[in-house]
Amino acid sequence: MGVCFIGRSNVGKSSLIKALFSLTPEVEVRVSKTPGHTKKMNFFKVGKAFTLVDMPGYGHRAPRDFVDMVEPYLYTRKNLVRTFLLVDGSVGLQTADQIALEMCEETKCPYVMVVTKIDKCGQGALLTNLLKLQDVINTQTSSCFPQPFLISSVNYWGIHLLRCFITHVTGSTRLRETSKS
Ligand SMILES: Nc1nc2c(ncn2[C@@H]2O[C@H](COP(=O)(O)OP(=O)(O)OP(=O)(O)O)[C@@H](O)[C@H]2O)c(=O)[nH]1
Ligand SMILES: [Mg+2]
Repeated sequence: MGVCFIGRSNVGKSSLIKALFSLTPEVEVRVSKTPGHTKKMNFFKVGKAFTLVDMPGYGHRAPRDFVDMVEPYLYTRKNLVRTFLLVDGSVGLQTADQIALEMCEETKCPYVMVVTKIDKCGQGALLTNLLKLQDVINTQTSSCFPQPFLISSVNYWGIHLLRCFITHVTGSTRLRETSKS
C-alpha cells in the first residue's frame, strides 16, 4: 500500500518527503533548486507496511513524460491509498493544478490538498489563496479531503500532523489493546 505526492515542478514534493523522514535521516531524499529535478518516480519504503512515492513535477520545465508516467500510475495502482496534491501557498491553484485535480477526480482515488512553503508567503496572499482553494474543494471535488494541510518543510510546520494523517490512512498505527481489568 502506498501514498504518492504530485504537484507542479519545484512546489516542494521531495522536500516534504524529506521532512516527513526527518526522524530517519538515513533515508536519502534528493531536493534541488532547479525545477524538474525529480525525473523518475522514487519509491521510499516505510517498514513493510507502506511506500511513499515521489513523482516528477508537472508544468514549467517538468519532464515531458509526467503524463506518460504519472497518469497511468494513478489509474492502475490498486493499493494507492492517498494522493497528495501539493500547491505553493504563495501562488495558489494554477491551471496545471486544476488539470491534476481533475485527473484525481477521474481516478476516484481519495486525494488531499497540501499547501506548501507557508514560511515564505505573505499572510494576505496565503489567506486569499486558501479561500480560493477551499471554494474549489467545496464546489468542484468529490473525492478530495475537505480540508487542506498547510506545511513548511523548512521549519516543519504541519509536518507532524501530516505524518499522523498518513499513518492513520495507511492503517499503520498499532493501537495498544486497552487493559480490560
Ligand atoms: N522556503 C521554503 N522553501 C522550500 C520548501 N519546500 C521546498 N522548498 C524549496 O523549493 C525548491 C524545490 O524543492 P523540491 O522539494 O526539490 O521540489 P519538487 O516539487 O520535488 O520539484 P521537482 O522534483 O522539480 O518536481 C528547493 O529549493 C527547496 O529548498 C518550504 O517549505 N519552504
Ligand atoms: Mg522532486
